Amino acid sequence: EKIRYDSFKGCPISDKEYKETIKRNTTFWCVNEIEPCDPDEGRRVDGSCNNLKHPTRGATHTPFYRILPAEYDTDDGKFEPRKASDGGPLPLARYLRTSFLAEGKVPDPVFTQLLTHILAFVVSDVLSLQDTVNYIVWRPYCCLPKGKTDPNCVPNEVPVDDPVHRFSGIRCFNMTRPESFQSMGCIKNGTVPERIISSTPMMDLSQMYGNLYENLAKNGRKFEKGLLKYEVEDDRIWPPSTKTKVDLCLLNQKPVEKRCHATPEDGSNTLLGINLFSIWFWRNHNRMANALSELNPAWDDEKLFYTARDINIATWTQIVYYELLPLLMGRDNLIRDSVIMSTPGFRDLYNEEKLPQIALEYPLVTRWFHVMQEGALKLYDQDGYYLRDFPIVNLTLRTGWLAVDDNIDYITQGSFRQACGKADYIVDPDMSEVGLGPHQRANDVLTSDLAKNRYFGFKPYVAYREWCFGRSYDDFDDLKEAFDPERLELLKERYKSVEDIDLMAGLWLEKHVEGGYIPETLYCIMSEQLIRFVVSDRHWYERPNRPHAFTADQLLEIRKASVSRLLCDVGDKVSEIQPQGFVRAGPKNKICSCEEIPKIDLSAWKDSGCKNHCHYRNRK
Ligand code: HEM
Repeated sequence: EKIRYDSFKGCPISDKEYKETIKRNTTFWCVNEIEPCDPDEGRRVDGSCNNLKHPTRGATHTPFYRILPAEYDTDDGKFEPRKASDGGPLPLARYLRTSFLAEGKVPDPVFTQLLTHILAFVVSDVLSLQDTVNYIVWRPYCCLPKGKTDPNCVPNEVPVDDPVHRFSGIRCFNMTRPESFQSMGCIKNGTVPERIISSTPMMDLSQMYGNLYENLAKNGRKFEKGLLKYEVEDDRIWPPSTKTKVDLCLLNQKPVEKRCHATPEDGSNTLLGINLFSIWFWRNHNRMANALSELNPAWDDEKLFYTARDINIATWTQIVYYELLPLLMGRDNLIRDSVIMSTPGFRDLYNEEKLPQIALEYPLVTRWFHVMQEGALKLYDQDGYYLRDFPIVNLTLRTGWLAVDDNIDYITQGSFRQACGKADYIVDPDMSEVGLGPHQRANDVLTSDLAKNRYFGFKPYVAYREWCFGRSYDDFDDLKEAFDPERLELLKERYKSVEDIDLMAGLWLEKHVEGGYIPETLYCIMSEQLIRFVVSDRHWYERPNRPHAFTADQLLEIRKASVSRLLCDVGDKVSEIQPQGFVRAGPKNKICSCEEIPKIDLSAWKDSGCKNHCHYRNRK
């Protein structure tokens, strides 16, 4: 018998309350229906029962927490962006973006494009699409007269002397307010907006396995030998595809480009980086299910499926925590702050008092990586010869392009041969003037980043810096430690007081953390979340005493995971790659045969004791 919970409060509701949500048509967003928890069960697909005391925390629609309390302008009873300290409005978001970030293309000397691809996939594990779909599909009209009458419309004004649009006549970029428990009808208006999304707030590959059992059963599981459904086209393995006339791949150039993934979540069809990693981890699941089934012929579909998923999630988390983040944030910094360990054995930091939740600040600050996004996707052949460029912004919601003309082969080769954009004060013009390609006439992703910062009601940059570094910043001079003199000068020119500086603007101009490549306050807010993932997740892969925990030998195998190995195993036509796939090839990181890249040995999963009782405890 399922139990129904209020998704916001996390407590059970009565039949009467449930019926009211049906009447209001708000059940999907406002109610979680879950089976009672079983403490010995593995990680649930819907994220429920991760915390046994609060069964729906960790499930879809878990509310966010805030690192610092909200700060809005509530003068007229609404929750609008805070005012500047002199009582006037803050400078326009587009004006600040064009002032602080120049446009251009500077290749990063260190990192490859795989780095930005995987970062987009990392955040897609804990986010959902509706806030973007809202303004490109449901409310494309915010800059038109109709937009003035829709309170969800909050478009961005483009100044008349804008460096680009003084010539075009475009005076407005479309944007909508973030969806909230209030806008979905779960809680009353008139309270601080509480952001709502539909992914599980944990590192669990929910962007590919989905957030609901129904969707996984319909579009994911083959219910045979632990496999995910798949299709073979031109000798390549793909996730299943849509069979309907209308789908989310709005930019597929039909009839040539047909493929659109019908995976448990639609997110796999969005940004190119998310799409690629969804395909790779999809294939990786089946690669492991096949190997496990050979090793353990007695295992049933259920045991094979959930073991392959568990290894896939662990491989994923290992690559992010021990390969990607140390490069970006500094390995010693992360060890010092207990985000990672210096030894390969188990670790158990689980604390059931910490709920599996995302800090509202986390998805906002990680938008900073938009400055590292290179607009030109460079295609290479298998021998490393450069072929041509393609604008990456034209590939959002366009899975079909990957499946024609061997494009996926050339993109895969390019992903580890091409540099990403440099982490500097320069943004690729495709990101800052085009954004989602033909989905919109013109837009600036970074202007939206700053504007959304305000609609989430974040306190000023200095409040976060104070939280991170334990000292106060009362005037611009106090900020000398955080900014180079010319950046500080820019801030002084654009903001009247240090209290006015927006969090996002501070990140754009701030000095980078010692030993790493990202701004200091971004490091601080990201590590808060990264530790939260470890501490609040009962099923964290490094724990020795979680249900179905790895043995010590199995964990040592997981430690061998790397992005280069992933590409060797499941990338299209990858037979050579540099050992560190996120780092550009060079004398210390030479392209070599895949044979030389360490492999996970799945024989550690050979189960000698399993003859009849081979069941894995998880729901079907
Ligand atoms: C081709 C590359 C990319 C494009 C075209 C793109 C575009 C966008 C757009 C249009 C939004 C929605 C803005 C809004 O809320 O109004 C967004 C949000 C976001 N992007 Fe990107 N992006 C790209 C790459 C990346 C990368 C590499 C990262 C790395 C972390 C990233 C992280 C994020 C995050 C965290 C959000 C916030 C999503 C949310 O809170 O719902 N993006 N991006």
